[in-house]
Amino acid sequence: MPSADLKPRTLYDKVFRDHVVDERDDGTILLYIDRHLVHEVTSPQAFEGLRNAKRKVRRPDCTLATTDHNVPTTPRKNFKNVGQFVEEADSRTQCLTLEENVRAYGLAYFGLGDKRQGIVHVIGPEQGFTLPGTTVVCGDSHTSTHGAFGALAFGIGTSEVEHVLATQTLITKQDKNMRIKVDGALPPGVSSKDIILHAIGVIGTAGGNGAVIEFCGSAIRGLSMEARMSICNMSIEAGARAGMIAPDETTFSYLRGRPLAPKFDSLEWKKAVKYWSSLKTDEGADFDQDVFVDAKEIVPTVSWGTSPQDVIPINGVVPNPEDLSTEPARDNARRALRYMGLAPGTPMEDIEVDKVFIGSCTNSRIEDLRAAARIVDGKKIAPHLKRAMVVPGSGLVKKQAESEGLDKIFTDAGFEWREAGCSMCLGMNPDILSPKERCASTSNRNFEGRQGAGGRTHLMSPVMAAAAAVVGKLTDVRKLADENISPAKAPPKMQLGPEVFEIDTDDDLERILDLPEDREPHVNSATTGSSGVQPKFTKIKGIAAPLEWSNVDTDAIIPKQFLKTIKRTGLGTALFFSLRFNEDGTENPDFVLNKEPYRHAKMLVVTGPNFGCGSSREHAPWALLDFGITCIIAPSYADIFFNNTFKNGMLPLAIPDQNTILKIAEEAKAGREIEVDLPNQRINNASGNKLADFEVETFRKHCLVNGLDDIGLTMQMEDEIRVFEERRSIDTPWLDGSGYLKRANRSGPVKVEAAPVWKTNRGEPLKEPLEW
Ligand SMILES: CC(C)[C@H](C(=O)O)[C@@H](O)C(=O)O
Ligand code: SF4
Repeated sequence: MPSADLKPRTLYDKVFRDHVVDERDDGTILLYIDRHLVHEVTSPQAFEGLRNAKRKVRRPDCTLATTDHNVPTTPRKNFKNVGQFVEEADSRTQCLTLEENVRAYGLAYFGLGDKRQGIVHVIGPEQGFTLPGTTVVCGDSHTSTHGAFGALAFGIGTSEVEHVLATQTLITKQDKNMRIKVDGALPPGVSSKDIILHAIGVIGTAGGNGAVIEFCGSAIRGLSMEARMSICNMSIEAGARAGMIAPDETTFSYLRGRPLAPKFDSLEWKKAVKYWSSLKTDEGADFDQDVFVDAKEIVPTVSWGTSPQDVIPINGVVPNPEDLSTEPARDNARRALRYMGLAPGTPMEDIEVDKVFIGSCTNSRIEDLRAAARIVDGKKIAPHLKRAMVVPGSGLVKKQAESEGLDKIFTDAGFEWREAGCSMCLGMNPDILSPKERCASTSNRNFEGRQGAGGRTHLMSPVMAAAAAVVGKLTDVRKLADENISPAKAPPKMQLGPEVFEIDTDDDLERILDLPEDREPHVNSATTGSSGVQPKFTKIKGIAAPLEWSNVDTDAIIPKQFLKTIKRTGLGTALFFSLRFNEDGTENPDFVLNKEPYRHAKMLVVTGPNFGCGSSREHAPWALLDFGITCIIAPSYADIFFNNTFKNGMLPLAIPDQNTILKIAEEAKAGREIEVDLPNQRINNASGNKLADFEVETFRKHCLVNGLDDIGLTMQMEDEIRVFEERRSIDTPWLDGSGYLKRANRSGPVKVEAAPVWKTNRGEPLKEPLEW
């Protein structure tokens, strides 16, 4: 509950401070997590770690799981079980592993046979699992979506998933405050997707690094909940830890009647609304960064390159790299245009597309589908299109759309109408682009190879993707439509038909727990959990590979096809896969890691900022580690990647000074060894002479140098966590899992032996208790 602190506070400050379980002198915080969403890709290794350490899930009633990334989007009429239905072996294993884990740990789960199954960031809000003022995490970068409710929601890596499963807390720090204010009326044809694409174009993909963005202003207030979700969803593409919007009447009205929200008009509901209403930034609160956007100046926006910051109004032309001010920026843009097969100066509206994808956690909700359907209604997709698909975000969205006849509008126009899942957003299932195919996509990432190796993605809003499907080229939707296209308009009060909420029945409960029995366990006992072996990090000396790029994304560090593993090990060959290997499997001799002496590099020196941006996949540090790289030196990092490396005993060093990083890169380019001395916080050249000093957080250094297991450390805080939970049950009783969340746990947690309280991350017991 809000404290009586007199200093004006931001929305983020309030939600963050309300979840502090404990705080160390250096600002390291143990943060309580109210809501944990789980999916099949980033959880297998976390459950395995839990199992290896004989730990249980602390709060099954605050945990909700679904399967979304790997699932086929083909008809499920004949669905019997995952074992039969998912054809691709690794995808199947990952889905089955999740089923085994939810069963073993007694977690609520929406599997493929459940009409509530869907993309994790669609189902959370839909069920009322996401609530204002909560902390929400998931092993997925687009957890930022849930910030639309005034929740503090952010993506975490697999080690942190394990940490939350075991302790319901995370070790973290408070971030900076950033405000993006969007005032004014949005012109027709401009939607919330255009707002966020435009904003990322303004601040860049590293613009929000180290900050939580609050979106505010009259244009944001005027948006529906679903439109707000699209904005917060992509705050991760702006480099921010999270995006937030203060809850208001639109939020409360959306939550009415949702199965896991407090019962409408009950005493609990009234108490909740009172608390939720206090969640707004106080007059005079300080923001570290302030950005202003004039809504009336936003035009339908599309991406032209391979980063979400490469955006341009649809009536613009492909930019000329030579107009950019620095050589690294010119180089990045040249590379992006080569990949995209585009020439500078080409009008965006002249660009022909091969495929259209309407879906993803950004734009697959009912309003998105309604808006797109209004554009295609009565029309046909362009004859040359190879494929146009609509993939609803959840089974319930699909059902609602069908009840409104939207499926018919789409199929009459020539679209495929699919089942719910992530689908072509990243193509972990069979829905992918072929090399050089160009796609108009409502998803959120246009990284190289994101939708299929060699595939070319243009990001845009649902109405723009619908217009591209009809015309066969990138198209200004305003030319196609009348005043009816106002995707930004506030919605009717209740956004989904009431029948979709009537799902909290015993039958549903049976289905949650009724998982197929006829299969072998897929848990690979040979792998190590985070509680397993990690060497201590003190000093290393070795060859450093230079990489003169900016915004190196985790899709580039390890492409999606390697995320299907349920292990942490053996990913070294997958590292920078599409850059290291040609299509025929031969090595690309030009890539640095294929050259001597860099084949044996122990470090990476990256000259551009924002290394590790994009997805939360911990597979990225696992791949680096398996290759032999334990230290990265770069000007800056994306937050989740930065965290993930520490959890694996690796050291990411931030050297923001450009001259210093170039000096270090010179050593790397000359093939000379570099020494990183963590205890003394120094980078030396091969002869031991200082190249630079570096900063590192005290707590993280302490853990690395001593090889500590931070779950073990947190478990020493049992009393503090329990006291926090007791207070939470009194102050915000609606946060203790209700409905099927509570009952899903009836099988109880797995029987485990008493957990060893302290150990090093080598698994050795410690003799003395450690200070947390
Ligand atoms: C698989 C998961 C780790 C990843 C993410 O974190 O974003 C995925 O959802 C993505 O969009 O790339
Ligand atoms: S970004 Fe795409 S792959 Fe990632 S969660 Fe959203 S829909 Fe799924």
